[in-house]
Amino acid sequence: MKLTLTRPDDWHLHLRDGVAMQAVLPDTCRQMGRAIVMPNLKPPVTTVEAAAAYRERILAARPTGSQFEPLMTLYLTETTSAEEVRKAKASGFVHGIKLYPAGATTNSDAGVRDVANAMTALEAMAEVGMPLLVHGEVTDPNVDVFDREAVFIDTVFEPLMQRLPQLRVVFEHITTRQAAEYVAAAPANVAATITAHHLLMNRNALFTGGIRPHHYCLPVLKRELHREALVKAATSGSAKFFLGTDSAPHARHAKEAACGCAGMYTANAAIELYAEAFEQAGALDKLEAFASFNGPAFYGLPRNADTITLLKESWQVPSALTYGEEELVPLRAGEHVHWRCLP
Ligand SMILES: NC(=O)N[C@@H](CC(=O)O)C(=O)O
Ligand SMILES: [Zn+2]
Ligand SMILES: [Zn+2]
Repeated sequence: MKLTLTRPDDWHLHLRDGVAMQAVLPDTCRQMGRAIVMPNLKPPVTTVEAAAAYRERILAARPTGSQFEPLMTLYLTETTSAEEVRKAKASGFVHGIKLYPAGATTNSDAGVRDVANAMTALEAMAEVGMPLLVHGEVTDPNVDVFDREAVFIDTVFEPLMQRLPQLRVVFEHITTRQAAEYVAAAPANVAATITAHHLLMNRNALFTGGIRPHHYCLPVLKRELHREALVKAATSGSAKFFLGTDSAPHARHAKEAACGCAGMYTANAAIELYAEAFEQAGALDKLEAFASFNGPAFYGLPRNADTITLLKESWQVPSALTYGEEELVPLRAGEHVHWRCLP
């Protein structure tokens, strides 16, 4: 079986920086026309100036001949000014501003403790039509880690939408039935990205035969009923849901540790993993809109003009990839993926 799709884009990607970025970037360039590049570097990308410099480093690291276009984002802090938001809009290369609740995930310490403290920037974003990209989990350590997304909807997301109903928002890497249903029922200015790993795995994958650090990411994998709700949303044909891998590389030693980092690396097999999930759901005919149409429509960008071809053919994922001086263990390392994207 062969599948030809309009070239997809990745609407949620971590490229890191320096040698790590140079190691992972070619994987994304092979498949994706564009990617929304997350700003959680050390230090975070909080200004248009920093985003411009980061963008240049990415462009310079592209493989020869690659037309890949990085779509930059800023990291929202409690001191982000309305002026910086307007500057971002005017730049033409900043496509979103990312809300990390402080402490919620990797490099989120400089994020927002209380959304009320970021209102100046948020109001300016609503005014100029700059999308807010949200890591939607509360950080209260008293809230069960599996409930943090659902609690975020009621305590942060919905109050924000009440206050700024016209704000364009992408609920990033949704993992629960509650989030899928919330986004499906929301107005057209609210959308969501869904990762391949949350479509393919439930929380049992964290403990199959022992603890599996390479299956740990945030928001953490959830129960089967949530996975099923995500599959339903992704394959529903609704334009509110689109592809965002959240491919998040961490060196092997940082994952295989007493306190391992959150994030799965999937960029090397991104579209193939999504094809598996859509095929399992009997919905391969819905893959192209999810991967290649809905994202550009939300972000007000044209669809990619060229195509990619997928073959129904198994291949073995390498047990590790090089990651600068380190090793990177991709999802399915040493195991098989059942679709293959032609080079
Ligand atoms: N998803 C993850 O588990 N990790 C991401 C951060 C994020 O997207 O929350 C990372 O930067 O490593
Ligand atoms: Zn996140
Ligand atoms: Zn992410």
